[in-house]
Amino acid sequence: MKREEVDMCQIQEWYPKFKSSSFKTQILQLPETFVDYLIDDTGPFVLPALVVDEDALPNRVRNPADEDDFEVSEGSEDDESERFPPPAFPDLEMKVRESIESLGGAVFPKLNWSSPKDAAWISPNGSLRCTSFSEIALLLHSSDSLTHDLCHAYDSCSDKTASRPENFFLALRKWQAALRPEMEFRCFVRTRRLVGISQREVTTFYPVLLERKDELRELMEEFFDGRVKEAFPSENYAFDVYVTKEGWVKIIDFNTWGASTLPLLFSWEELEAEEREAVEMRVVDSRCGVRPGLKTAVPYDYVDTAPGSGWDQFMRKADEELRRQKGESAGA
Ligand SMILES: Nc1ncnc2c1ncn2[C@@H]1O[C@H](COP(=O)(O)OP(=O)(O)OP(=O)(O)O)[C@@H](O)[C@H]1O
Repeated sequence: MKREEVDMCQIQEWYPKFKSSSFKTQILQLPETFVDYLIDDTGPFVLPALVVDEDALPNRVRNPADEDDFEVSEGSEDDESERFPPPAFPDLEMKVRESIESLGGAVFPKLNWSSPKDAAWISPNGSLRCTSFSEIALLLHSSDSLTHDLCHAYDSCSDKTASRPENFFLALRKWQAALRPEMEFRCFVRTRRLVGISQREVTTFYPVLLERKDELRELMEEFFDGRVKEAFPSENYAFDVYVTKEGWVKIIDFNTWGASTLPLLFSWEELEAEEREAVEMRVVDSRCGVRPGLKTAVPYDYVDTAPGSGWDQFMRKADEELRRQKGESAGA
């Protein structure tokens, strides 16, 4: 895969083109100091100090040194915060607050490619719904999924020259309270042709999908032909969509072909197989057909057992070790 193909899947790249067919989003460039804060895992975790005055005009910034809240009393539990004073990002904090407000008060945060989905458990509401800068900082800082964006985005590129993009962005997406998981799909595009569509949430059987399969496939094919095919610059990629009650198709995300993208109810071999006549749509078609754990952000290594996968390599090593131990005890 070329770096260019990975870059095209960054939200700050695709969103401006697909704005009218996606969830309303504001994109903020992150200062490098905040990127360093996200990457840094030395010392205890500290939330950023909030410096934007709650009650003041939007551009009033509080000086932490003037505030009682920031005073450190001697010999108290604040010893830690004396050694690790909370960082402050006043400009970013202010922009985040303004964006949240303009998006209706609640947002879904993500970086260039990924959301902190593995960290949802840490937030008070158990989801990625954020209403403040602190909640966003907590989720971003706690997420392992984001390590991919921050340090490994180009690992599968044949022309990798850097481990990270030049700039990182924070995308704040208007929170969608009523998304129905059965109406999310992943569409696979090979040489600019839509070759497969899979139910996104593969841990559940939804009878409605069996009933509406043909109608939904047609909706997504039409959307791809009219809206995506010519507009998205890659040849091979996957994109996730949501079908609304009214039958509108909304883009959630673009993903690379292969690498860290899950093929869900397909395998990459199947998707890469010879030319298909029609777009194949797969849904879980019975209670017995559900796939375990894919939605719970289990690393792909846990579910991919194909030859050469991490699991396969682990099993080989375990097997070798068992044989070695047996050999040793037989020889003893
Ligand atoms: N604006 C939103 N409001 C509420 N939920 C959302 C919103 N955007 C996305 N989601 C939910 O979060 C899930 C993950 O979103 P998204 O694909 O943007 O993140 P990601 O980290 O790139 O995930 P993946 O790697 O699995 O594609 C979506 O499938 C959807 O269920």
